[in-house]
Amino acid sequence: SSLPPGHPRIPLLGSLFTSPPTIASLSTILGRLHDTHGPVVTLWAGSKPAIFIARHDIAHRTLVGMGATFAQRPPSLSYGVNGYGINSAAYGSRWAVLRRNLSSYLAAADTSGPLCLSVDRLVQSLEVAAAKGVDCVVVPSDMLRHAVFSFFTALCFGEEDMADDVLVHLRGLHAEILSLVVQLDAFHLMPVLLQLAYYFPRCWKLFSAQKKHHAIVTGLIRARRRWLENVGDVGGGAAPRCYVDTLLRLGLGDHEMVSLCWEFMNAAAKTTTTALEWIMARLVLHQDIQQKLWNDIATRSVGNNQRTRSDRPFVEAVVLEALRRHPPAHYLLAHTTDRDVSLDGYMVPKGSVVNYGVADIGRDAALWVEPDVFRPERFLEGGEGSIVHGIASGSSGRETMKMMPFGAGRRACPGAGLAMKVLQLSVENLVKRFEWKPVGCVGKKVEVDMSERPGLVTEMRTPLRTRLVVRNHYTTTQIYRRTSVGKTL
Ligand code: HEM
Repeated sequence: SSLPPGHPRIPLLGSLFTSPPTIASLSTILGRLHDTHGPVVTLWAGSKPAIFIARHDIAHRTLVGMGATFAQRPPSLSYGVNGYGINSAAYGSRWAVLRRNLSSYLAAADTSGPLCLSVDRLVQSLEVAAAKGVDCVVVPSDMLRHAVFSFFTALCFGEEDMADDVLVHLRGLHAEILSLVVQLDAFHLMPVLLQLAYYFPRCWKLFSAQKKHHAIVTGLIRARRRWLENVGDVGGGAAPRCYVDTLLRLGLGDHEMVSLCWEFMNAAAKTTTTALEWIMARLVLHQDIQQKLWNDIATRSVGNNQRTRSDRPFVEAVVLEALRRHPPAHYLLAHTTDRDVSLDGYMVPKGSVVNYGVADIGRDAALWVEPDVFRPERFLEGGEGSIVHGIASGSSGRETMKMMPFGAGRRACPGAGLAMKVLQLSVENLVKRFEWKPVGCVGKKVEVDMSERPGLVTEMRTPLRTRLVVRNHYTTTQIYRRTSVGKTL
């Protein structure tokens, strides 16, 4: 059998030869290919085929049904900050040890303290910004970003009170490094020639930013090691209190630990902040949904058990609907196979890049009624998404894979559970504290620019602007104590 149909290629350059090669151009080309040829198509990265799958049942069959075969990652040429991460590790024993380490740390970690602290600070900074803003108008993006980043910093390095300048410096370095790497490289779609041409002029800047990042992170790791020595716990008798504690126990080298900390922060912070901004934008746009959420929160916090609808809190349905409609990652990280696989009459050759259209699957009109409409009720009892949980693990059925914002199968995001908790708790508390009002209205119609800026993470093209009206029912400390999600953290 032959390769799935696809785009013509130029020898050595492949089929993505726009300059600079961007994810926006990838999405446009893939959109056209899927329209013409169906859900499985081929692009070329130099001389290597890259197969893109945009249908949930085929995604399920490959990622879950043939889990081990499709859990491989293509070998990476990148030895930078990402060189020793879990995501770039070959599917094998090193990957298994590191992934188990992260998953068990996340499962056991006491996240409620640092999470409450960062939500508390976020609420306070929004209150200050609203008080200063003309007519209480704020652009919350940077405050959301800072709060989420500081929460994950606390989980990673064990420093709940990291000095603001260190935090800002670290955030800045993350942003700088990300702006210098070629995004298509993460999908293994850059032929070597293009990579060289693209990286050569910026390699010095990249090297210098990575060196600064290395220095700051090794400093934090050393501080943590000293702290453990002082409390006499170098051997690891007590439960680890942060991700770095677990890395020190594994006896890893400096480069490995820095790389794993980079991955932890990088994989967690931007995705989660982006999801949070999309959710809040939706709540501004749909005032009726925000009101319904507020009612649900109020009913639940007074302990009313006489519920007539699903036991799933409405906030969870809101988060799931936002992840379906606006998944931060429109594609997975690149997968590959360890053997030739025959798929619906086509051949997926061993070693080819394989990836999945996450956004296409979540917006598939064959799976979802009016997929473009934002309707959290789909995830309540009896709704078309009621059995979907956002995370499709190895044993889950095809139906639960009607969306896959966190991937699926063996490489599925190990931080999905934590991300869901962070999102739910943050949204719940932001709505408890403020009414999120629109700034622009045309007639009676609320206007919020919901267009996308394609990238490794698809953010809002125009950062959200909103008018924040403080609700006077709760003080900030009451907020967490009474939250329904908070209790489970
Ligand atoms: C809304 C937030 C998040 C989204 C949408 C998200 C999404 C994803 C996606 C799509 C993948 C690729 C799966 C694949 O290639 O098959 C992934 C992988 C990964 N994510 Fe997340 N993620 C989020 C939060 C987090 C958090 C909080 C952490 C850690 C604390 C994390 C750590 C990772 C790691 C380590 C991998 C690589 C897994 C592997 O290769 O085995 N992510 N994530």
